[in-house]
Amino acid sequence: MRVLGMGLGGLAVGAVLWEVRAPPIDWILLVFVCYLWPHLACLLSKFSSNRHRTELFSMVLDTVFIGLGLPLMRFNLLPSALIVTLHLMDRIASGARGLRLATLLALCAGILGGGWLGGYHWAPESSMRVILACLPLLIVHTLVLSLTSRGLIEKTARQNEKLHAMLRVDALTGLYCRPFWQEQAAVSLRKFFQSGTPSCMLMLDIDHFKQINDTYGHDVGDTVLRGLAHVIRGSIRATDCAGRFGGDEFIILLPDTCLEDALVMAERIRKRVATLRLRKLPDLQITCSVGVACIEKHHDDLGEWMKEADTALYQVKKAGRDGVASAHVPLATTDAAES
Ligand SMILES: Nc1nc2c(ncn2[C@@H]2O[C@H](COP(=O)(O)OP(=O)(O)OP(=O)(O)O)[C@@H](O)[C@H]2O)c(=O)[nH]1
Repeated sequence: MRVLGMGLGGLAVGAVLWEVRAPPIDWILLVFVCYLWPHLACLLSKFSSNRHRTELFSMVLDTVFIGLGLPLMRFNLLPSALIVTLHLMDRIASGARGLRLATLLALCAGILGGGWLGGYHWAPESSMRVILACLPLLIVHTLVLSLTSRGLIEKTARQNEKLHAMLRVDALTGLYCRPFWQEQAAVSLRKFFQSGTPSCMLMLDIDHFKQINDTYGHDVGDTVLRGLAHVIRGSIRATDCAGRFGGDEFIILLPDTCLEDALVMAERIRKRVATLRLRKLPDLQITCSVGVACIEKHHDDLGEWMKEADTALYQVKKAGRDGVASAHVPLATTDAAES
């Protein structure tokens, strides 16, 4: 941006210097500031041990050079106003902190230096030649700034999306986290009270998970959690929403599903979990308990609905685990119940 801005600015300044028949020293200054300094600043920054400080120094020097050019151009109105405005825009956009006062002081120092070099003359009128020489800077700078802003906006949007996805998903299992799951469940609850559409939830807990952790270590425990999430993902429909509520507790929302179908789904998951085997520990038997609850009119809120699923889960745990139950169908079709 410095190479481009200074380079195009040089055209505008050069047009004024040509018209005022500036002495050679002014032209030498113009070539140094507009066509050598930007590359020098790049090199300084590249080989600096503290790039941030070097860049701040170069930014202040940029401003001094701009101030220097104003008296040399006899304060020609269009290029002076354009160059100072675009320079300040760049400063603001760079977001560099603590540069406001330094920029002001550097600009004043530059104007004093320019006056000392060539004296102060006042000739603000801009000829057509000067106006034309200002156009490339005006057009290119504005377009480049717009493109840069668009790039930044797109990058921020992508990062926000990633952040939202990360906040929604449990890092270990890839299932949804509690807040997102609760949002989806609240939608199902509203639908039930608006149109009577039934929905169910399955609350699922691994049996004796603490023992698995204590016996084989947390890494094996994590593998079991991932395995269970895999089974759940492979068992539910695209419209269902499976989440991990922390620890070894999973919860699955089944929208537009009646209790009968939910019990079948719960039983299918329970059976698949029972066949889950870890490659390193093929003898490790993993089982889970599932509590099922359908939304009912007496559920005032999500908490009430979840409480019912939790109570059903507790029943299964109390009855010996590895089973499925709901408030209306205690210990339905489990192997334990069948035997
Ligand atoms: N490996 C692993 N363990 C976890 C994680 N989060 C919680 N735990 C452990 O999960 C265990 C939860 O055990 P509980 O649900 O309280 O009890 P349980 O042994 O499953 O017993 P029941 O549920 O009654 O069958 C605790 O030992 C926690 O330390 C995790 O992210 N990874």
